[in-house]
Amino acid sequence: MSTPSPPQRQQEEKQSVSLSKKKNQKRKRTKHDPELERLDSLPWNSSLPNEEEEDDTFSLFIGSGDLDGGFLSLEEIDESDYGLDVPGAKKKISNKNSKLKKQKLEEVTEGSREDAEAEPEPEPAEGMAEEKNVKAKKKKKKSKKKKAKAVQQEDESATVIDSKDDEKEQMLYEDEAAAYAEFYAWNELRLHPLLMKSISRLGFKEPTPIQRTCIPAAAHQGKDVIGAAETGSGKTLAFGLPIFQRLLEEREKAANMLEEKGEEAGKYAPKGVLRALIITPTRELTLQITDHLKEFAKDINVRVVPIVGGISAEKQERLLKTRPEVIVGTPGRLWELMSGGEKHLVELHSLSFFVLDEADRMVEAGHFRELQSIIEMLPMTSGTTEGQSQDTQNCVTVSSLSRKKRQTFVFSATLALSADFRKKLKRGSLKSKQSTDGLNSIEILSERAGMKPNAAIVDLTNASILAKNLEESFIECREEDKDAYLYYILSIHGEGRTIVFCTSIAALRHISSILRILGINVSTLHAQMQQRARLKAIDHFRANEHGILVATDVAARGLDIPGVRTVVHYQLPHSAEVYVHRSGRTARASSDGCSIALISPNDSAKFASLCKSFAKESIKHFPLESSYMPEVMKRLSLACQIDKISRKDSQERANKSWLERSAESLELVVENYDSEEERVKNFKQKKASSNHLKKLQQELNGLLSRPLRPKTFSHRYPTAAGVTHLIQHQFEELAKQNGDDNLVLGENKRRKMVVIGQDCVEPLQALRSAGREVHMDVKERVEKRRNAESLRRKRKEEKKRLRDQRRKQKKQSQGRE
Ligand SMILES: Nc1ncnc2c1ncn2[C@@H]1O[C@H](COP(=O)(O)OP(=O)(O)OP(=O)(O)O)[C@@H](O)[C@H]1O
Repeated sequence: MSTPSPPQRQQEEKQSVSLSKKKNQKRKRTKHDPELERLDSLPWNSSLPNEEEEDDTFSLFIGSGDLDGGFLSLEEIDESDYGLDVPGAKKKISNKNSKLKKQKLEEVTEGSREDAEAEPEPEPAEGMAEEKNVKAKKKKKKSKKKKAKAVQQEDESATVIDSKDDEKEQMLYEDEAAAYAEFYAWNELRLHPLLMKSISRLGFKEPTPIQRTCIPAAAHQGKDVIGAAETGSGKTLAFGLPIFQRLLEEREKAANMLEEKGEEAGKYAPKGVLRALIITPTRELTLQITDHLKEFAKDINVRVVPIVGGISAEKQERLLKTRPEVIVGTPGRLWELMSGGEKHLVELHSLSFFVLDEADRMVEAGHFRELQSIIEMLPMTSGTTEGQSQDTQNCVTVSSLSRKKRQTFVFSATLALSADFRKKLKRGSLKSKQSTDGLNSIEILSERAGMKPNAAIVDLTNASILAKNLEESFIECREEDKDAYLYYILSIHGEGRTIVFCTSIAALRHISSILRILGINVSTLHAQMQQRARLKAIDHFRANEHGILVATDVAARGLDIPGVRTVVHYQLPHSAEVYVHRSGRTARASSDGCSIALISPNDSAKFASLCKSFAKESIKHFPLESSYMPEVMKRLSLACQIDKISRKDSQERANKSWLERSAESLELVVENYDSEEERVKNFKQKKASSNHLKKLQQELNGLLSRPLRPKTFSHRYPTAAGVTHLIQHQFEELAKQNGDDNLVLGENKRRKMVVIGQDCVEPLQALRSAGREVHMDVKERVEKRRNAESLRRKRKEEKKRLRDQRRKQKKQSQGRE
């Protein structure tokens, strides 16, 4: 073995130190810089010089042929380039490093040992000079030995420290590896490491079935996709991840090509161009999808922006000025801006993704025309693109043949509800009959949007379309008793978040007013509300663990709020699709939930046919404890009376103020022509009404100050067992109202302490433990209803006949007289 010379050794030592320094730096960077420095330096370049037309013409890089089939496999991506903690790779690096270190250490120690061994033995001394020489030599030898010893000690301690470091590192990597192993299920989807990083940050252990099926087709085969899967099954990421994957891959290829050419990364980089346009039917859904995608975009430096009505024009302008790559929007506002020539939105030649979420809703009246207009603005995807233009930023001419096709994604939970479309989904063919109604219009729109015939069709809905973990149930009651049953559900089973759906805004106002009088704090959401109020209502609902949202069908689709345990259909929706989407606000992702439909005799046939559309033969009766109903009815009757009086008062006040306001604007004086007597009468009436209102309120407050209890229940045994959240809240309110003194037991006050023994189980639990299945025979129900109607008609006719007969007889007798 050759002995390294001292300078060589120093160099090696330096190398070893710099190696460990680098390692530390890298560790620091990984820890402190999640945005990944290197990625920041990568160019985002959509128009780079074409290899063939290098000099003057440029091809549009995005979606250009250069990147065609440019789906990088994971092998091509070096995770260490991103500073990513991909355990397998790190482990290798770490092993390599420790081996290298070990080898170096061995060399150094061996070298110093050899050095010491190679030292010549001192010759015998001759005279003083010789003695001096010997001394000097001895000194030299001693200091050499000392040095060697010090080096050896240093080396030894370095070895100890490094081996400790290695152990720690090893343990760290093993932990990381274990953590990553949790996300192993994503490996087959070959997603970009940066996307994997977001996935692990969000803790999504495995892809959902729709993601597992759609991502390979969309991201790796570049196919268009039509996707149908149950509500809450993760459809947003099923189209979102392929978009990000392609953007990242293209970015990477662009950087590599530039590197090969030795070009400056930012040389041809234009400002961002629009790459993906995602259209959804409601503002709330738009904002939610934006937030969801932004969570992923955080790590990859892609801008996602919402375009919805209700956002101020200035803010919208500001958002568009950032030239986002991904835009999520509602058709109305999008079209308004596009038809107004908004620059970023009309430069659609670079669009690589066109997505219709909740597609079946989008083709309904109200959206169809705007959507059609937007689609007409899209450039053709097949054939030549001659005459089409050119990137405004860098005068880039689109090379006619090299353009990569735009991908179209169409998603919904209820695409498969139409028998016609279901057949097509099953057949896997989309050849349409060219009609313009119903689901065929989705096909027409998709075709016009450039959907290719070889689109991947993914239908993961089961026969019932509804989410697997959803328990459905119903309560049969009279129309006028719906409020009472709703109050019963919310007060007896008021656990977890609940959404109450109505079809009309009038019904929504009625319910929310009654519930508020009954001391239940509800949020409301309907289409006539201002956007800010709508968002506030959702925030309020989201913030309260046991929140109640009363909403119209504007909240039926897409709203993703965790912890919604119950959906109540106060009124049945107009279609089976809406029923699915409403019910789908609960039992999302892997959680469960229940739906309760309040069914009046008038709803019965409709409900039966709904069940038929979901291939349901039986459905559970929601279990009710009838002993609570007398008290529920009493409270409700008081609340209804209070509501009636308050409405009348506020109506009068509104009318009066309107009259006064109008008179004031016309500079008129409103004279009161009422006589003194009338005025006194009015005054007395008002006073009586206000006294009555006060009395009702007092009575209701008295009832509300104690928890709801069954009629037969003894109130002799105070206990805290079974206290629901609502009761707890009532207690707290009561305590606040009466002050601490009330809690001190006194003869009077003890009567105010009430017995609580009601079920505090949430509706799903109650349903599972006691729900009775009822066979839903549609024919039988329709027949029943028909019979009842014909009986009523016959009775009416009989009555009319008798009346006519009597009238005739009367006339005859008058004539005779
Ligand atoms: N792989 C996953 N693992 C766990 N949770 C996920 C996964 N993918 C998505 N989610 C979560 O599941 C929830 C529902 O996702 P998403 O809103 O995309 O459902 P959806 O199918 O679009 O529902 P809807 O049809 O009602 O609009 C979201 O909160 C989302 O964060």
